Amino acid sequence: MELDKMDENDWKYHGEGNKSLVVSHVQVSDRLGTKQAFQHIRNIVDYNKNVMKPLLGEKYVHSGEVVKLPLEFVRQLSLKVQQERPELRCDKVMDTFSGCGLCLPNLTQLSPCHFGDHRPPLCVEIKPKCGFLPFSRYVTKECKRKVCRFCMHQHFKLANGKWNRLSRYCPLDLFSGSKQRMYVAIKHLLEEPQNNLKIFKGGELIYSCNDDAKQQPDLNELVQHLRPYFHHCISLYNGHQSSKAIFSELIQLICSALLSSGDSKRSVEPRKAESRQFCEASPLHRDPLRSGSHGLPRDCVLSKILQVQMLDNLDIDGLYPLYKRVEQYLEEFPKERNRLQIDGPYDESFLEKVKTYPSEDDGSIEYAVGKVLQYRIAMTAKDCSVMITFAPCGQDEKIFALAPAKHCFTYSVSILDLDPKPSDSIPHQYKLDSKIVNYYLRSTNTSQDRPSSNLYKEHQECMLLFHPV
Ligand SMILES: O=P(O)(O)O[C@@H]1[C@@H](OP(=O)(O)O)[C@H](OP(=O)(O)O)[C@H](O)[C@H](OP(=O)(O)O)[C@H]1OP(=O)(O)O
Ligand SMILES: Nc1ncnc2c1ncn2[C@@H]1O[C@H](COP(=O)(O)OP(=O)(O)OP(=O)(O)O)[C@@H](O)[C@H]1O
Repeated sequence: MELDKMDENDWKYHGEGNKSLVVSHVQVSDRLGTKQAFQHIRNIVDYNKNVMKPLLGEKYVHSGEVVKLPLEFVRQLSLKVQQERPELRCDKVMDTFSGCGLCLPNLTQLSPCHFGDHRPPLCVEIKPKCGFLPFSRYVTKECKRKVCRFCMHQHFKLANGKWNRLSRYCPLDLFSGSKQRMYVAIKHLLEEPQNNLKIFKGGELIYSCNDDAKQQPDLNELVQHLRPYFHHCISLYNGHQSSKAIFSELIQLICSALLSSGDSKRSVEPRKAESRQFCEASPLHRDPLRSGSHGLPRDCVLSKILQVQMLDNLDIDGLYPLYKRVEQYLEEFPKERNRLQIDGPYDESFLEKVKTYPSEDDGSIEYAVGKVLQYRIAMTAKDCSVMITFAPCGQDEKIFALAPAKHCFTYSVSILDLDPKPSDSIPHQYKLDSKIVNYYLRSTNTSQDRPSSNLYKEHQECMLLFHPV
């Protein structure tokens, strides 16, 4: 031990008696922890590369790589960033002893070859959540077939103080493929971003839910940031009207990116997607717009995410008994855990297992494991985020461009937060699901659904602004 390099942060309180106070060296005692942390990140990378990338598409997923980091660097960094962390996350402490991290491209930026304009790229991050109503025959609570998980969960989150206002966003509108419904869904995300929307400019966060959740984020401030990107709205309209037009342009850009095939190649024929569904709690439910459900273009990012989410075809109600079957089997045969790859490794054979389990429940462990693995993959897709980064470009770059209006933008679409969900989170999911449903039933008995909005009228104005993608 080199005395001049001793650092009090490498030591922690261990215990004390009458005469001695004992401290222990953290690195030594946590050596196993370091190895586990490294394996944990390795698992994330493998899962991204070998499971989520083949399912969601090469172009959307960046698997990243594990990097070793000097402990002193991590320690200094944790002190530096502490003040900027939102209060609601500060109960989590950064692990400064693992000595490793996950290195990813900064998705709020565009690659340098796209820099043809002085204006920094804008990036919109959306966490869309689950975009379909369960269709499993094991679902017993009728309301689960009518009201989506996100909308029901809102009531529970409000009651628990996670948020102070209900979000009017409904994932089923976003995943509908109808530009009108998507427009309204994104508008609702802007009004109440919670943890479902963030906007960055030049890599800096400029719009998200406030740390003080009681305060609504400032849309006027956002519009000031956006003005330089949508000049013609300012010349065509005045004051309030120009702000509305700017938001409308932004929303259309987001819609175009979400419906595009993610790169310059145009997507194939729009198909009628599986999710021609409506949520009864969506503010659009009673509007004439309800009839619009066009399905998602096959290769667009939302279609990819929805297909993976729908691997959950039993719902937690049908999955839980299979999870119990697996648990019981592993109690009897603990060594089977590795062969069945319950919690990895996430190599090619993992995805193979997911694809080749028996199609009918023959009572086998293979069937139960296959469904549990599918469910876990679906959970990842229900909790991932989409990042759309765009920057103005010249007409000559148009081939890569989103051009919903009179502007030309280069863009890229990525999916992030694709961490594997552990199988032991399934009992928690099961309990949470029942709490959410029961709370929703109780709370809406007294307060009924959210008030119907005047959106259709307002939306007819926006509809005039749509252009082909
Ligand atoms: O269960 P949900 O739907 O509440 O999702 C959790 C998210 O809450 P949300 O509803 O999006 O506000 C939750 O989001 P926050 O951290 O609360 O922003 C996490 O993403 C959580 O994932 P993990 O357990 O940290 O891997 C998510 O948990 P998982 O269910 O994906 O494990
Ligand atoms: N590659 C990236 N480029 C730019 N920003 C990123 C990138 N990865 C993550 N972020 C930002 O960091 C935030 C947190 O990352 P991430 O969602 O992966 O964390 P998490 O702890 O897994 O979140 P969750 O609680 O949703 O599970 C993201 O919402 C995004 O704003």
